[in-house]
Amino acid sequence: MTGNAVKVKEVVLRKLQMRLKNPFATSFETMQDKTFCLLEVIDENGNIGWGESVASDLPLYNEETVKTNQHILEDLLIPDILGQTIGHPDEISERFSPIRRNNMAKATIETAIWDLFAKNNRMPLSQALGGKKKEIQVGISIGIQDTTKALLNQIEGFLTQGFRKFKIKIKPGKDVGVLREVREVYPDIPMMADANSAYTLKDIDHLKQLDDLNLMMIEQPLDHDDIVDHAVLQKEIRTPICLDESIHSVKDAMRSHSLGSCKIINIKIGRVGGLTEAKKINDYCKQVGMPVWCGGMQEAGVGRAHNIAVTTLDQFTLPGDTAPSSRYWDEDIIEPEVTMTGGIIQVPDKPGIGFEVNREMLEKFAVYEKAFKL
Ligand SMILES: O=C(O)CCC(=O)C1=CC=C[C@@H](O)[C@@H]1C(=O)O
Ligand SMILES: [Mg+2]
Repeated sequence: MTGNAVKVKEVVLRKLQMRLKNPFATSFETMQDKTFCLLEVIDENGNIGWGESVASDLPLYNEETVKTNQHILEDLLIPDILGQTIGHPDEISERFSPIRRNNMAKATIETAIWDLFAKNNRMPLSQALGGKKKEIQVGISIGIQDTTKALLNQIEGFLTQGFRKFKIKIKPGKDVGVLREVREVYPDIPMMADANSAYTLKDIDHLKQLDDLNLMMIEQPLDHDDIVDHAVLQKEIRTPICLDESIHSVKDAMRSHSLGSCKIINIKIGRVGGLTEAKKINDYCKQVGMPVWCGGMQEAGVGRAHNIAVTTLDQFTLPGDTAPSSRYWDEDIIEPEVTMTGGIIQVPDKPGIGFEVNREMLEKFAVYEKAFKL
């Protein structure tokens, strides 16, 4: 849609530090404290758009960090949009394209501009994006546990809360055996595994054993930057491969589809550089009949709100990782917090992201703040 243009008058970059309720373990790290960039973009009408970066302290998921975000935002992207009139948020990704990658930094501004644009045009962000859903289905991502009993306890609790998909983190030594035990106890739950690149093609025979476990998919079993070996693996296993780390753009989605590297794509707004690119991947995957879903990055409320909005697009047919705020936070930075009933989150109908940022929480969690004015 077209609509009222956005003229950027002021930008405030904050870094927030928040403690997760419980440590979250994957094949590559255990996270307890999260530092991230939060961007406030103010336009000439006094409207405010919010964007949250999903980059973390160390470049373990991808190459970006909080510090590289700060550099790219402060030295390149903020000066580039300050004072500019932006006709439509779709212009932003084009505008930033000379800068290679740094997708999470780019998405921080891009998502804030989308929020601002939707607010300026008095419509929910989901609607501005073209999303139609009024509610979304929600899954849960469960980190690697010390024991299978602990994992089973977690699943039991999350099952009671109504989650619609159970994503279980795996790594060598904590994979087929653990998932088999879970399947014995829960023969029917919608279950998938996420390996975060912990395997190689040498593990084909081992990974083939997953085919007996009726998994919805295995996420990113091989290298973070690979789509060739994944195509080899997908020919050998029946379990659908879902790509996460390897997909940075709609072009990556096209190449992966034509090579047969995956049957499903996990879209993370930050990883693909923003909502415009996420929409393009949605549209392409719809054309070729490939299901997509929204992955999580342990977001605070602003990122969570953007995830809810993107999930309303029509090819997001599988439940995502967007759990309620209480999954990770004792106190979130938005009001109201994201809540869920029976595995369903209601899509807000207020303008923009549909949640207010709680300034008291910003004070509490901010470890850095810098304003950029005209
Ligand atoms: O936000 C959530 O609940 C999902 C968390 C999650 O599974 C991930 C977050 C960040 C990096 C990875 O560990 C992982 C993923 O790869 O999807
Ligand atoms: Mg993943």
